[in-house]
Amino acid sequence: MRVALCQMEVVQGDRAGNRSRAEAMVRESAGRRADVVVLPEMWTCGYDFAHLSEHTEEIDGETATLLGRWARQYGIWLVGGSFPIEFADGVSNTALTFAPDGTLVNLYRKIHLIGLMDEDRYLVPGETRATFALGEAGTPDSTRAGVMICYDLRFPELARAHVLEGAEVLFLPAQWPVQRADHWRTLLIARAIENQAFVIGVNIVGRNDRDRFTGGSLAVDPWGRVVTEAGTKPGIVYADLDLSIVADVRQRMTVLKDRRPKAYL
Ligand SMILES: NC(=O)CCC(=O)C(=O)O
Repeated sequence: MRVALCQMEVVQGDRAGNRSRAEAMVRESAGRRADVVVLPEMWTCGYDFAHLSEHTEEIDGETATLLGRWARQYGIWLVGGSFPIEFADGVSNTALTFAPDGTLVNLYRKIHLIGLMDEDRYLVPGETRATFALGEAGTPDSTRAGVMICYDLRFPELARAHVLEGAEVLFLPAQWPVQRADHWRTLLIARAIENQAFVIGVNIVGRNDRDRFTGGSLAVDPWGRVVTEAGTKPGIVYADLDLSIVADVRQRMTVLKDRRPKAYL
């Protein structure tokens, strides 16, 4: 499975520019035969909370429609990063994933909001998560996957919940600032090792009023080895995942089986 990590430049508030940068990356990824294309967190507008209402969309709005169309047009799985979507209880930082026929297969509202970046002042958190099948369910090449968003990475319970539901690949769109870049890399590798899963973190490049972002998108295998790592500039890096490694690692070291949840939950 070839995964394209689209480390795009996100310019705060520049919806048209961000959209054309995302589209160019999706097109290029498909041209390079990616099966799965991953966009970063809040890629439509950045953390432009001062103008949040201008950037907030309906669940079937412009960006959702566009993502579904790109998935269908290019025949790719599209983990469409995240953007602000309005729900009955408020606006959430929301990630949508589409199958190659353009069907929406997963909707995830970011559960953990980062106060350090004011998310909790403007957004409402999600309360649920679910895994989904990458590939047709029931076929031998079907793989379960889960999506988390940025700050969620600091909460190992969420990744573990996905994995206990069968996830072998975890996707993490992000806008993770440079001053905590060492946490980013360490935590992505830790989540991969402890869950014996592939972890794909896709960050942005750019800046906003407060923070600077320097990429470092990373794909890690279930043994904690780096499969691919982006530098500090915008660009796409590709990770060719050998999914059979997941079962091998889990069989060789039976971490998931050896859990003693009654002792610590
Ligand atoms: N956008 C985010 O959730 C940033 C998370 C972050 O910077 C951190 O956890 O540190």
